[in-house]
Amino acid sequence: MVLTWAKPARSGTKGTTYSMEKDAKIYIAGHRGMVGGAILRHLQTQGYKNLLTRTSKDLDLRNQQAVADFFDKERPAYVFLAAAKVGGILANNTYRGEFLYDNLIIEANIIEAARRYSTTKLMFLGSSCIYPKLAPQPLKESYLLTGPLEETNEPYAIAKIAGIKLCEAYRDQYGCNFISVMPTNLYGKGDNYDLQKSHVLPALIRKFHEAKVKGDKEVVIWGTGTPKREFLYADDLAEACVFLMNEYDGKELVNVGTGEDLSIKELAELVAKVVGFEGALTFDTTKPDGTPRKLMDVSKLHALGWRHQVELPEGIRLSYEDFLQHKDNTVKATGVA
Ligand SMILES: NC(=O)C1=CN([C@@H]2O[C@H](COP(=O)(O)OP(=O)(O)OC[C@H]3O[C@@H](n4cnc5c(N)ncnc54)[C@H](OP(=O)(O)O)[C@@H]3O)[C@@H](O)[C@H]2O)C=CC1
Ligand SMILES: C[C@H]1O[C@H](OP(=O)(O)OP(=O)(O)OC[C@H]2O[C@@H](n3cnc4c(=O)[nH]c(N)nc43)[C@H](O)[C@@H]2O)[C@@H](O)[C@@H](O)C1=O
Repeated sequence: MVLTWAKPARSGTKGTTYSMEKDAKIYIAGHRGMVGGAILRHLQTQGYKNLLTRTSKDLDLRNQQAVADFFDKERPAYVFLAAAKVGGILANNTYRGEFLYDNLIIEANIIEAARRYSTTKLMFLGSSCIYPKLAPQPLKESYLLTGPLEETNEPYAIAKIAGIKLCEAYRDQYGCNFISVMPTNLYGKGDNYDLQKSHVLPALIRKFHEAKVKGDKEVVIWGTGTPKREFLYADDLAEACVFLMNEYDGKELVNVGTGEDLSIKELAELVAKVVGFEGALTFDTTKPDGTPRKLMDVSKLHALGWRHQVELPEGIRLSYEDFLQHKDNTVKATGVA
């Protein structure tokens, strides 16, 4: 396989950075998911020709031997690790064992196979929940492991921290160019609209849409509405991932977000406006709030040369359009009427 010397690295261990060749074999793990799907689409539009995908049915990434055999046969040069057990606050808190086990074993199997079968570069996707619950804001990359985690998603966060540390340790011990990026809360095309398992933004789109159609007078929002969250459109994240894969070779993780946040109440008002729901919002305070705030410090990402493009109102509009187009499939897939 040919490695091309690209532009001088802005950050890296060897003083150089590798750009992905347009015909290089690139494996997108989790390509049917919201993020993997967005990465696949972005790579296609950028002219990458040799894209490798497998569904979980064809390749269960929890199976170490199957993952090793796949890497042995296919020898991908680049890997985007976007396969994971993913969900909102309730799913994280309910399926604690699965969120820890599945995520640990998926990332360990892929990272080890990438090392063993000489993958040139791998990107691991973590999450902003790796930072301590009460860390100072905005969250700098250096705040990792400086305090206790938020309880509802501690198992998922521990698995994600293990993935980061595996990339770092493999870089130290074996010289692997494995990088980690930490996306903030995401939303966009192909999101999960199952009200028990989804994140807040797709849940609100669905709740407001269904209330509008049924003529309901109110919609119930979980928690107090006071926690603050930052949201990045998944297509923007995909662009950032491809950018960082081509430009960044550092050991330290990189935050990916917008650097702007709002309260859940403000978010609910915004989604209600886009969807056209005019009733009242009520707050179910028996449901958990989770972390009070997790605003990303994106100065490192901005210094590298990338900034988000899709602002929240526009992203919600695009997501609602996608929901309307696919809602019949979504209802079937999630089993929620
Ligand atoms: N959504 C968000 O708000 C955020 C997501 N992230 C991270 O981004 C990444 C992608 O998340 P997102 O796209 O939202 O998640 P999705 O749930 O939309 O997609 C996850 C994908 O992982 C695959 N997968 C899960 N388990 C297995 C398995 N055992 N074997 C093979 N494939 C498996 C699924 O494949 P299949 O469809 O074939 O079953 C699915 O397509 C994850 O690492 C997540 O932690 C980080 C921050 C926020
Ligand atoms: C990306 C990130 O996502 C998860 O963390 P989270 O940000 O807390 O997740 P969330 O989107 O589910 O909730 C955000 C806030 O919104 C409130 N909220 C209101 N009403 C609904 C509602 O209807 N559904 C949901 N899910 N939340 C609601 C909810 O109570 C909370 O205060 C991690 O577990 C982990 O997976 C992770 O890394």
